[in-house]
Amino acid sequence: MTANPAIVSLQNIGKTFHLGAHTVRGAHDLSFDLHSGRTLALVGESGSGKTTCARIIMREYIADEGQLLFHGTPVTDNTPKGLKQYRKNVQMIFQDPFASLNPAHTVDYHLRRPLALYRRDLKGKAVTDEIHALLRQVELDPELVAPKHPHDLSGGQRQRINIARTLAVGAKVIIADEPTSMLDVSVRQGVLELLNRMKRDLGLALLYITHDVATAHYVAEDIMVMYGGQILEWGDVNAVLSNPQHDYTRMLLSAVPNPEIRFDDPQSRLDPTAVNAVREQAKQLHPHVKTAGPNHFYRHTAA
Ligand SMILES: Nc1ncnc2c1ncn2[C@@H]1O[C@H](COP(=O)(O)OP(=O)(O)OP(=O)(O)O)[C@@H](O)[C@H]1O
Repeated sequence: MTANPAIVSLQNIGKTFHLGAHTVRGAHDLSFDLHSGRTLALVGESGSGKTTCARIIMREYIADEGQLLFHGTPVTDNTPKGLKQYRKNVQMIFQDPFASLNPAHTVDYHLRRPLALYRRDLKGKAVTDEIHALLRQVELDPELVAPKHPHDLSGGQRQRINIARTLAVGAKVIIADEPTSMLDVSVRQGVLELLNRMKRDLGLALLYITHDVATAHYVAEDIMVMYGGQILEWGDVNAVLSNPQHDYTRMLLSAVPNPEIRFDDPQSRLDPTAVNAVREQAKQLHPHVKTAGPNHFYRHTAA
């Protein structure tokens, strides 16, 4: 019995891609939960399977194995109506804040659309009031920002509009795929702080996807380290980062000059040479990682 049951759960999820004669396991035996008011960081280098995992949760990919559950019930309705109902609750924020906004339309339009689709109870002035409330929620001045087009906004402001759109829909779960990696270092902290505040104030469940292990402890309570489509290590973020048990996690951390360095410090970026070294060492240590058994995993249990 838990006081905070999972909103979204993955149970033994697997997804294999077929590329001609080759197969790639994008996800293998993934099991984890997303809880209200908590952030789970999904960390791994490029190609580890993070986006595959996000797409399975968004139901853009259908898993070959395992089950996706929403409030404990298997999600099986793949009709447009079923998908719309699911995506009212589960939304995604993408890496590129510009690509997800239509340059021809104003901020007001971008927020009016989801309200028209998902908040049909709102009419007339109540819609404008809601748009202004959403903009205030993401710490933007409604009078100034609502009439603007995406190109009039900074990267950080655009990402805040994308966050406001997920709130307009009424999402309970947000999948944030590298939400700050294309932003100036100077505005990253503000966007992550906003996500943290929304998680606390609105009880959102967040999956924070990043290749940058140094930012994970800033936003997440829990962390999973992924490699080759599998979870290699997971648990409390401080426990994992301060006492990593898996060789791969250790190597990822050793590629960061100092895990205590703030994420907005350029020194916290992974050194590409070190990352290459990590990858090569991991391949040697775990040559069969794609079919690895339980001995290859480590789970930090609560103290
Ligand atoms: N649609 C697809 N078709 C074929 N292979 C795919 C597809 N999507 C992902 N893959 C493969 O699955 C593996 C995991 O890819 P994925 O994009 O999930 O990794 P990632 O950790 O998100 O990487 P990145 O950080 O670069 O986005 C990779 O080997 C990738 O080539």
